[in-house]
Amino acid sequence: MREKIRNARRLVVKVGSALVTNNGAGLDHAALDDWARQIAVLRSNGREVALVSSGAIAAGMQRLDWTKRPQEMHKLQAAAAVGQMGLVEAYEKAFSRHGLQTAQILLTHADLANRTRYLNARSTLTTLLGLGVIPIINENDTVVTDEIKFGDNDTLGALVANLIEAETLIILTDQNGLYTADPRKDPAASLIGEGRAEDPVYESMAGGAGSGISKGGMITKIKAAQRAARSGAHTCIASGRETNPLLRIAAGEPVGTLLYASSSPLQARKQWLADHLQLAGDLVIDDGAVTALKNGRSLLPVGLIEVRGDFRRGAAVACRSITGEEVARGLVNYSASECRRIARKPTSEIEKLLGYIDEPELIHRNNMIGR
Ligand SMILES: Nc1ncnc2c1ncn2[C@@H]1O[C@H](COP(=O)(O)OP(=O)(O)O)[C@@H](O)[C@H]1O
Ligand SMILES: N[C@@H](CCC(=O)OP(=O)(O)O)C(=O)O
Repeated sequence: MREKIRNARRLVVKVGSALVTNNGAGLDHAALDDWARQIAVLRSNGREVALVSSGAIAAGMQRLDWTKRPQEMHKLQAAAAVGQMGLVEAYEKAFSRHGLQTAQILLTHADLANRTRYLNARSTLTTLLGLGVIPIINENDTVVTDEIKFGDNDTLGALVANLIEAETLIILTDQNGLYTADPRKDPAASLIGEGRAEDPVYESMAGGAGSGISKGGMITKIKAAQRAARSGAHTCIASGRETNPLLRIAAGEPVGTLLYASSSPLQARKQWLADHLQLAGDLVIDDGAVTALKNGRSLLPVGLIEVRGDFRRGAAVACRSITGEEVARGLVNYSASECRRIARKPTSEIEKLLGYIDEPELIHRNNMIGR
């Protein structure tokens, strides 16, 4: 199974508060520098990496001179806002030593549940990765509090893996991986090498958080691995304090616990599309576009003849031939009124007609399933 990780082209790395902050004593700059160095090596080997990092609250507490984590949500949110500055500043410095640019992305779960926002986040992230920039992702703690309460950055890691169709999610924490029981409480607990992410046995082994600064514990990591597996990504849970954990995991070495997925991201995505699509409208397309779609290509505006229904960017629509046969269905990149304005036009004219361009395709082939 480990060779699957060796072949992963796109990876999401999640580092938890327990590591980033060295148990609450401000940011562990040496650790951040070390992950940046490893990620730079991965990038130079042609891997694309997005980094989900916790630690804003702990960094903020230090900047504000607070020695005890406050109970009040608004104080935690304020600390996160202050600390996020220090966090991204530290990553920017660490990555710039390797000639890499960074970008700050703050997301909420609700953003990713909304189709339009999901597509927007997806195109921003994939564009950044294409530009060779390292996205540094955290929750937007100013507008939501669930993640602060439950320490759910693990879930955010899985959502990001789904968003960018990563093949692998690496969760670095302060333990060597998943043990048969919480090793802080049970010294006889043994490390799990690998297993199927969906296997229910792992949930019963996972306990809560180990340190005062962290919240989620192992259970949120197992749930994240299950979620990642549903979108076709394998999850590796390992210690961030090992030597070169990221390089060794990415090389397929047996480090930490591998919870593997049974399908690839593309298969999983198409399955999700097949199970969930509720159609919001129809795109009637010409014969050339019908042939292109049957050959597994994306739908371009030039092949669009007529738009039926009223829908937003990100809605599910059917693509029909002029005789009414449904050829494919998928998530459309433009609203119904925008589709009407760019119908029959070459992609090069989208910007002139709309004043901006979201994507060159009306429906990308990865967001489409044939009938
Ligand atoms: N079965 C288990 N195997 C390993 N660690 C576990 C297990 N159950 C609970 N834990 C605890 O989970 C902690 C890691 O989660 P957490 O403290 O939330 O870290 P992070 O900030 O990295 O998300 C460990 O320090 C450990 O005490
Ligand atoms: N988003 C917040 C908290 C998230 C959190 O606790 O996550 P984690 O430590 O990974 O379980 C922060 O950056 O401090």
